[in-house]
Amino acid sequence: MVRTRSSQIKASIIVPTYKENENLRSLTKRLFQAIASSSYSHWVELIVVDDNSNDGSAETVAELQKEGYNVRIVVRTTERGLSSAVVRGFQESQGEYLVCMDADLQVCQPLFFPVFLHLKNGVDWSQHPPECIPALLALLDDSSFVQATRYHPSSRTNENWPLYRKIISEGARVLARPLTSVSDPMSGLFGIKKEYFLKAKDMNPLGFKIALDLLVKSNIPFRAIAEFPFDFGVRQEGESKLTGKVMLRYLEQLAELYFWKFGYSLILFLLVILVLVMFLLAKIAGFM
Ligand SMILES: Nc1nc2c(ncn2[C@@H]2O[C@H](COP(=O)(O)OP(=O)(O)O[C@H]3O[C@H](CO)[C@@H](O)[C@H](O)[C@@H]3O)[C@@H](O)[C@H]2O)c(=O)[nH]1
Ligand SMILES: [Mg+2]
Repeated sequence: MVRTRSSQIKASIIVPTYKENENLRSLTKRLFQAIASSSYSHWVELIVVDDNSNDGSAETVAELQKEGYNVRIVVRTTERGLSSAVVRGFQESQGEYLVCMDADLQVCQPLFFPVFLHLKNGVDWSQHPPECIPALLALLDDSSFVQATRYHPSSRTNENWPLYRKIISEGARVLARPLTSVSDPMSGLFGIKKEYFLKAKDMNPLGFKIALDLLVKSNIPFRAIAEFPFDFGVRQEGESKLTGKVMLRYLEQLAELYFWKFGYSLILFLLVILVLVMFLLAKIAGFM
């Protein structure tokens, strides 16, 4: 187990949580075990940002602290939401490298680095494995943003991930295409250098897609972005919080980002083109 020298934190791992108590112990142990053998062994802190789950998460973190893990929990009682929780964690962080990761331990398999597989029931699908964090941190040495992607030719998605989730994910990705050329801005596993987080202007963290917000608003040059292939599994314990409301929030977020990036004139121009195309189609179809 790793005892971190908290005065010298280099990387902060931020985990937003809502009712994830059953995953916290395993997540913390696996993370610190993974970094123990890396060059970051004494320089990592784990910050859990919990939205008042009241499920024993705070107690679990207190126990883990007693055991010597450099983990702390921020419990929010007046705010709710994945993205704003991540922003809060970033604000609380001491590290120069910031990583965001889900608590439910999804599969991640770095391409150019040793592959770590957590074997469960003999199947080589684990979840966002903390084992890939050292590789992700290593990529941040030479990049300003590292995005874990499910859409690299070498990435795989677990066959148990429901078809409707695949369709939603693909649709969400297409809609974000004009905003960023990153292949999977939807992924909840990414790293950013703190200086770029601090540069991000007008952050309005709605819903789930905090990486997309940061990619658009921090003005990171494309060449400073690295992609990190990973295999996407199903969650280990508990339930997904991706609801219809979260999807609506995403559309709201997209509208805000489109306006932010392109301004009203381009949106107006596209609307005019759309009306013209519809007019033309109606004419061809003989309605006019
Ligand atoms: N603090 C806080 N945390 C939250 C909230 N809602 C969800 N979380 C936490 O955010 C993480 C992701 O939530 P899931 O419920 O596991 O989401 P998902 O459906 O698996 O979607 C995730 O994976 C997608 C694909 O990579 C991502 O697109 C999405 O952003 C998210 O990371 C989990 O650690 C969960 O506890 C909230 O309102 N508040
Ligand atoms: Mg999940």
